[in-house]
Amino acid sequence: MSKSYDAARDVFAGWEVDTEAALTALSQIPISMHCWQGDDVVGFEKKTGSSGGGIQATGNHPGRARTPEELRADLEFAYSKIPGKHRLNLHAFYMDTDESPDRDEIEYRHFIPWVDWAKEQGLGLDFNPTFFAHAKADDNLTLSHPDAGIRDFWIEHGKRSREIAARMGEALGSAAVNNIWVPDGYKDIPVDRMAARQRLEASLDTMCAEKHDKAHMLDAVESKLFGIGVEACTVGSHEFYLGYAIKRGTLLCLDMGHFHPTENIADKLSSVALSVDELLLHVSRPMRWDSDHVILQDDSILQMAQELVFTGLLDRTHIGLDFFDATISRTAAWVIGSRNMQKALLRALLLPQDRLKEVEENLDWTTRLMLTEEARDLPFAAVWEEFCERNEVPAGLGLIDDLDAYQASVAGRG
Ligand SMILES: C[C@H](O)[C@H](O)[C@@H](O)C(=O)CO
Ligand SMILES: [Mn+2]
Repeated sequence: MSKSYDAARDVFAGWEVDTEAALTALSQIPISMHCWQGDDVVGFEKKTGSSGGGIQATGNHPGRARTPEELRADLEFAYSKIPGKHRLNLHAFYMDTDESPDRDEIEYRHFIPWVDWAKEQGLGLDFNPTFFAHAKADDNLTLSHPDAGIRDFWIEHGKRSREIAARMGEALGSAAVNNIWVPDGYKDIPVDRMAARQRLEASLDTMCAEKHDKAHMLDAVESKLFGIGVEACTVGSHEFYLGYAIKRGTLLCLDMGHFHPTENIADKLSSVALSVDELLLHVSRPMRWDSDHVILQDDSILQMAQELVFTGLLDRTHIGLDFFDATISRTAAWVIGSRNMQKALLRALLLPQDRLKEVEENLDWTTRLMLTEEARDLPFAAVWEEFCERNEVPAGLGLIDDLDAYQASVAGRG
C-alpha cells in the first residue's frame, strides 16, 4: 500500500467515504469491450456488401488488425493494461473460420476459437447479430424490408445469432448479452412509417420467439435517432424500442451517441429502469453527431457513472463500450476508453452519497452544490493508482511507454 493511498484513505474517511469499499465495488464491475474498435468495424467474413449501416470509422493509423489472431493479440495487450476482469463484445461478422458462411448460415462452430480463447483469458463474451455491411442491407432496410424474402434472411441471421450467444454464455458460465441493433431507415421522408415499424416488430417477434435460458443469453434492443443515409427516419427509434423492451421483457440498450446532442443520457437511466428490468449501455462520445469518439472523463461519462452508482442500478446494467477511432493507436483507444469508464465509476463510488442525498432531501441545494464542487478536489488519483497497483497494471506515465511499444510492434501490418 503506497503512502499516497494511505493519506488519501484518511482524507476520504473524513468525508465518511470508505475507499476500500469503493475499490471492492469497482473490482466487481466488468466492462464489455467492443471488438470492432480493433479493426475499424470491418469484420472477418469474405462476403460483404456496400452498406455500412450509416456507421463509419475514420482515420488510417497503421496497425489495423486484419485477422482474428491479430485482433486477439491486440485485445490481450489491451486487457493487460486495464485493471480487473472484463468481457469482450463480439459482432457476428467477426467469425473465425476458413468457411464462408453467409449471415443466414452462421453456426456456433464458426466462433469456437473465440470461446476457447475467452475461457483461457478468463473473459465473458457478449454478442451482436450484424445487420449491416451486406448486399441484402443495401436498401438500408433489413428486418423491416417490404420484401418478405429479405426479412426472412435477416430473421434467420438473428435466430442463429441468439443461438450462438446462448451457447457462448453456457460454455463460459456467464450470460451473453445479445444486442440487436438494426440500421433500417429512410434517407428522405417516408409516407408509411407505421408499416415499416409493424414489419420490424413482427420480424423481431419471429426472430426472438425461441426461449433461451436467461442464465445463458439475454436479448437487448438498441435504438437510434438517425444515421448517415437514414436522416429522415430510423425505424427502430427510441420510442419503438422502449415500448418493445417493456412489452417483450428484453434489455433496453442506451447508446450515448443515439440521441439528440442536447439530451442527457444519464438522466434517462432512472426513468427507463422503472419499466425495464435490465439495461445495456453503449458508452460512447458523440461529437456533433454519432461520431463514436473515444470516451473521456467528461461530464457525460461522470454523470452516467454517478447515476449508475447513486440509483443502485449497477446490478441491473451491463456496461458496454461503443466507439471506434482509426486516427490513433487502436489498442490505446481501448485502454484509454475502458480505463476512463472505470475512473468515472471510481469517482462516483468515492462521492459522499449518503450526505449528498440527505442535503437534497432537506432542500439544502447550496450545500449540495458546495459538496459536489469541493468533492472534485479529493485525492481520487491516489485511489486509482492503488487499484492499478493491486491489479498489477501501470498507471500514469508508466502506461505511455507500454502503449507506444505495442503500437510500434503492430505498425508494420499491411
Ligand atoms: C457496431 C455496433 O453494433 C454499432 O456501433 C451499434 O451498436 C451502433 O451504435 C450503431 O450506431
Ligand atoms: Mn451502439
